[in-house]
Amino acid sequence: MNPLQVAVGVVKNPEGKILISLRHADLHQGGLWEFPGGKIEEFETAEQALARELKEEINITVTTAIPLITIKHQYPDRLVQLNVFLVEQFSGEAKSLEGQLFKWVTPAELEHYAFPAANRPIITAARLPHHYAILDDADEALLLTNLQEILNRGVKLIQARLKTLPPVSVTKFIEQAYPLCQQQQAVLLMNSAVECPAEVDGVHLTSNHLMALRSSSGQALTKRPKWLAASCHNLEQLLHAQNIGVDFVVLAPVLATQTHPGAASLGWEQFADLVAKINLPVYALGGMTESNLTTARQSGGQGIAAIRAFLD
Ligand SMILES: Nc1nc2c([nH]c(=O)n2[C@@H]2O[C@H](COP(=O)(O)OP(=O)(O)OP(=O)(O)O)[C@@H](O)[C@H]2O)c(=O)[nH]1
Ligand SMILES: [Mg+2]
Repeated sequence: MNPLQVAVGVVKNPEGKILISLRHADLHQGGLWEFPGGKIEEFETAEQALARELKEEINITVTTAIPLITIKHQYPDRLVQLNVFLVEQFSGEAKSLEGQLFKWVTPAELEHYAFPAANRPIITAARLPHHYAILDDADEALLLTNLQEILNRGVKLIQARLKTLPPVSVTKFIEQAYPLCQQQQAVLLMNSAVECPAEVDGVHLTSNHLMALRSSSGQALTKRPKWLAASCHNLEQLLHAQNIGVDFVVLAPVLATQTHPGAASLGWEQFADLVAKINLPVYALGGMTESNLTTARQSGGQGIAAIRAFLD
């Protein structure tokens, strides 16, 4: 059966707050909070439907809408495809035109509202930035300098991938690094291959560790970290990540990289095909520079992940 096609807007104002509205009790998934939007009519593109629905429902005129995430979800009574856009440029003042209650909330506050089941990955995508920096220990002496540089550039999501550092040095580094990240409201994840007793914001699973985990309630994952991410290279790993409740993934290698020059890369077409098959925010990794961000997002990705791009 073909899914019901829906256009949905994550409308963000200049203060970074997001508009949510309460679905009328008598509607499908009624009484829950939603992002404004509605069904795509015949002969309409998703962008046209989004512009029409936001005007009809909340009086907002869309200037620019960028794809955020696409969700396919089976409710007991219907299959929906939510084509979600991030709308940061718009005109007009939000007004309830259909009598529904609406609110502007911070991305972190989204957690406190009850949304339809399909919306979980939308909320994650709305909270996540478009850049994911991977801090590696190729040059141990530069670790703290590199972290400072990444933070100075405004990156808010960082993975410490300290695979060769001895455990005592990892602990010592994290004791310095984590407060710096917190000061800048940056989220710090630890690669699962790194032994580190220090508490950070979450874990980034290697693809091997990902595949070894059975489920988010399984024995292997007794205490779920605040953020759980994973590295994936193919559809099997992506689907497993989704099934065990990972928050977001990186998919690699999208382009040829300096570190693995001969390795086969996915290319943007395959990246887009794979992203379309899962309901998770996906960062493109492998040969990324800032100039690839637009393509990554147009291909359905959350953004770009890189080791070097934020240091050059
Ligand atoms: N607008 C919107 N719809 C969502 C969200 N999450 C979600 O599962 N849906 C589902 O998407 C479908 C279409 O949404 P809708 O009811 O807004 O459609 P519409 O504005 O065209 O409504 P209408 O039928 O009253 O004209 C519904 O089945 C709804 O449950 C969301 O965050 N926003
Ligand atoms: Mg609607």
